[in-house]
Amino acid sequence: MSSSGIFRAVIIGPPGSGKGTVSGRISKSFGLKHISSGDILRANINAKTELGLLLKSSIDRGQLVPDHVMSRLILTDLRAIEQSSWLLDGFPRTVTQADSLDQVYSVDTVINLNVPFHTIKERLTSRWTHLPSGRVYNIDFNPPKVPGRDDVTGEPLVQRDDDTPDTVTRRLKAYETQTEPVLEYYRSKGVLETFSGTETNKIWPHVETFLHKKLSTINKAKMICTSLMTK
Ligand SMILES: Nc1nc2c(ncn2[C@@H]2O[C@H](COP(=O)(O)OP(=O)(O)O)[C@@H](O)[C@H]2O)c(=O)[nH]1
Ligand SMILES: Nc1ncnc2c1ncn2[C@@H]1O[C@H](COP(=O)(O)OP(=O)(O)O)[C@@H](O)[C@H]1O
Repeated sequence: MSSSGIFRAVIIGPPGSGKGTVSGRISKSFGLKHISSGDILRANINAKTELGLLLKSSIDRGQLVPDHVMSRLILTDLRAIEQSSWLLDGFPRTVTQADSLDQVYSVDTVINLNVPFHTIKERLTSRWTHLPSGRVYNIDFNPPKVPGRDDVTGEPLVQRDDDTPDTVTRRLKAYETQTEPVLEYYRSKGVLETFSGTETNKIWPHVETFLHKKLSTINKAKMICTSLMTK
């Protein structure tokens, strides 16, 4: 944990485990800046940037974007918010990405959402997304106030091209082979906190309590540092 009081967290879990949903609650309750790798990629696809056009077909097939592309994209964004506390969602997804992050920043906490695969499959086919903000809805769990429209802007919601049953199966496989080793990476550093369950509303209070404790420790450290420096 840094003496500057900056808090750096990662949220990790299989596709559909609720990372976006929980990240929204964390940034609202604790003010961490939310950086979502998937939102950044979809913004590029939507804006038809060179990168977006290049990556769309492999993302739609459920394949991971190459490590060097992803690391450069995220580390550039992090440099722009160096003085803020942040929460990374969807990155790192491989041990190579975790290593490239570790070379620049040390992560204080990794929140691991451990949700069974059979729970996830049902969720993703009924996920609706507001692309500009990354806000997510679900027909059963958190439907929008007006069907097909974002609650905040009233803009249209879309279903992601990679949320089809076949692609979800491929993404879960990619998670098992490429991302699960990242859990071990952070466990061995002593920063992994696992939250297990099948419902976000039951998992969330545990995440909230954990972060309250963690952040109050950081704030105390910051106060001690400040008072030492002013002596
Ligand atoms: N039924 C149900 N759906 C949920 C729950 N938590 C999140 N969702 C929905 O499941 C989908 C995947 O959640 P999301 O936060 O996007 O997961 P991510 O892929 O890990 O970022 C979205 O449509 C959410 O609205 C839950 O506890 N129950
Ligand atoms: N860190 C990453 N490394 C490689 N590919 C990524 C990364 N983050 C996102 N992607 C690509 O974007 C897709 C969507 O990611 P994301 O929005 O995080 O969705 P989910 O958590 O639902 O799988 C992934 O399936 C993958 O193709």
